[in-house]
Amino acid sequence: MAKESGTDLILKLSNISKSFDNKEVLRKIDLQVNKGDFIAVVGKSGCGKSTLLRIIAGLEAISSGSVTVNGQELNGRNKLAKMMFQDGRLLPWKKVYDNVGLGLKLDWQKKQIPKVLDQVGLSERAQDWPSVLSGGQKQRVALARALIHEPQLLLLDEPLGALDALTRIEMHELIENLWREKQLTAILVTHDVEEAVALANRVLLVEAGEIVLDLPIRLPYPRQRDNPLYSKLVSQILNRIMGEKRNHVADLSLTK
Ligand SMILES: Nc1ncnc2c1ncn2[C@@H]1O[C@H](COP(=O)(O)OP(=O)(O)OP(=O)(O)O)[C@@H](O)[C@H]1O
Repeated sequence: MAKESGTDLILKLSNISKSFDNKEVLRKIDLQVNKGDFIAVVGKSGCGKSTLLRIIAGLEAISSGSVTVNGQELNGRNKLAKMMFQDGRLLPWKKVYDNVGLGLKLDWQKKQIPKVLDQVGLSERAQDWPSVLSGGQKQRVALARALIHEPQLLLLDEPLGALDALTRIEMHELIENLWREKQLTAILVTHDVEEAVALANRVLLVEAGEIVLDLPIRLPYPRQRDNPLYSKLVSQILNRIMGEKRNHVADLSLTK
């Protein structure tokens, strides 16, 4: 788990703003991410969550401010990061094995494909086409495709948004286990506050382009959904999103 000192800092956003066509969609964002953090970013549709993630991935330029990765100014793609999207982005004309191996040039990397498929529970499906997989299996392939590159930073843009509730819970367990085993740092954008509290050690709430809450979740892993604190955190974050007046972060820090 991340320490709270600056020594484990992997990512730092300092006073960043982003505008599209003169419309400011992110403003004055300061964020420090430590190695081992699992951060969930929640907020209403259009508040700027995905733009923030794309900036961290180096896929979107900032209008002002600075982004540093391990102390170095980010310039272009973030080489520590791999991103996983809601639609999985599998190539339908390539089998599972080849989707995972997409873009790999080196033999030792290709040799890791069976191991990574095993880690996501898809050893038996290596020679299947994406079209015969369930939604959850497709997202496991997408996860394997990110993990094969051994990223330090896993960026998850609403990756489970299209899955049914039970499959989502299975995927939460998988992602949490992999995060722990591989000592990843993860940033998850989600509409689902339950998912945020199930996985994250910090939940950020974005409102109209600003981080208005950075809430530590100090519940032990694996998270127990029947823990009263769990439900209380979920409903309080939801209330905050829906506009209930809560003026101080400390109001929500139930697990301190
Ligand atoms: N490439 C772009 N060009 C112009 N405007 C953009 C672009 N990308 C995002 N925006 C705008 O920036 C704002 C934030 O978009 P963003 O996708 O980051 O929000 P979000 O919180 O992820 O939304 P959702 O939850 O619906 O995915 C929106 O008003 C959106 O229309």
